Amino acid sequence: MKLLVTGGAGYIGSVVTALLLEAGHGVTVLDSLSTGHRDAVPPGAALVEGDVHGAADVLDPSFDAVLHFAAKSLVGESVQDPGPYWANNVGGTLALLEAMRSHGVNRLVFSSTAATYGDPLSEAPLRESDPAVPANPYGASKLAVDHLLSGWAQAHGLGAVSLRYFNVAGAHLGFGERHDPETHLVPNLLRVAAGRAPHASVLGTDYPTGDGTAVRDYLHVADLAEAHLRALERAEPGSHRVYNLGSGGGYSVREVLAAVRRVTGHPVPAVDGPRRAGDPAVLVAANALARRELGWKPVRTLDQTVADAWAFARGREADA
Ligand SMILES: NC(=O)c1ccc[n+]([C@@H]2O[C@H](COP(=O)([O-])OP(=O)(O)OC[C@H]3O[C@@H](n4cnc5c(N)ncnc54)[C@H](O)[C@@H]3O)[C@@H](O)[C@H]2O)c1
Ligand SMILES: O=c1ccn([C@@H]2O[C@H](COP(=O)(O)OP(=O)(O)O[C@H]3O[C@H](CO)[C@H](O)[C@H](O)[C@H]3O)[C@@H](O)[C@H]2O)c(=O)[nH]1
Repeated sequence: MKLLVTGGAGYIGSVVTALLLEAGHGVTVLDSLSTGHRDAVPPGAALVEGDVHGAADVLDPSFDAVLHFAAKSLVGESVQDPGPYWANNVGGTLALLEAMRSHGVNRLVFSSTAATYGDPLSEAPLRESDPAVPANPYGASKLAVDHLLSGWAQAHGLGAVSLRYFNVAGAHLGFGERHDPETHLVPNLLRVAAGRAPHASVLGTDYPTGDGTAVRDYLHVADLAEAHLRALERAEPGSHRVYNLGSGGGYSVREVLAAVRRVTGHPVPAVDGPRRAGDPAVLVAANALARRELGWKPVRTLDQTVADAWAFARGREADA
């Protein structure tokens, strides 16, 4: 297939692009490089440096489908300054959909998020049919796009799949996480193991969980990436499907810390701190729908996820 990947210079987009190329697809990346990196675009993909608002100039009728990763995705920043989240995530997607429509490109895979669910009332694994009540503008902007896609599929025959990622971590095919600032738990713990920070922070120790720290569903980026190939096949004109992508299991911050200590052999000193605003206690995916309808199965363990992120981080240190 001939594919457009928006956000292909970012963390997840670069891994998925590498996998798409490996599977024999042709990929053009459209990325503003606002949080991505030119050298994160896998060799073999063409890079167009630009904003998704300009997608009409990049697409043409020879494209078979679009994978849309480009977005602003920092929860805290979205609370402080919501405007760019609506402009970029919703406005940018609307411009992309208009461009696809005008060029007759009618298949889309979209990066949605567990943040669409907000702060769940129960600790049970979240199903796609559960109430979606976002707790911040980032999650609200992604939920708005999910609704936009449903209407667009019905009105204009788009075949769309929203993939609701839970906590993505790890590295694959030489591509991994390089955010600045980095807010995510696994790379932050690895910075300590690499000697680049004196200690880690445990953000909240009074959650109603087994050890008092927040529980998340960590999914290896390779497992996540694989689901995109299946979603591309599943995108049927006139329909919009939504799938959770998570491992189906939860780990507390302290359990992730233990995994990082195990994998790196570093003591990773950690300091207990207050909760981070807007963080739910527990977010774990029910992934039965993706298993059933996409034929997808996550197979990598938390330790493997941490080990692959660690190998990637060490490789970057060696290159620096
Ligand atoms: N990392 C996670 O755990 C996670 C979880 C749930 C959902 N997601 C979603 O997955 C997607 C990718 O996340 P990531 O962690 O790889 O983020 P990232 O910041 O590493 O990548 C996003 C990429 O999009 C580009 N971009 C942003 N706005 C753009 C625009 N208007 N036009 C063109 N390019 C633009 C950036 O330069 C960057 O390369 C995002 O949509 C995010 O909301 C990520
Ligand atoms: O240095 C850190 C960083 C994080 N945490 C904690 O670790 C957990 C995971 O935090 P991350 O920042 O790694 O991930 P989030 O769960 O906040 O966010 C992820 O999942 C969200 C869905 O809820 C969004 O999709 C978002 O884009 C994605 O990164 C949270 O309890 C957080 O408070 C720490 O204790 N110390």
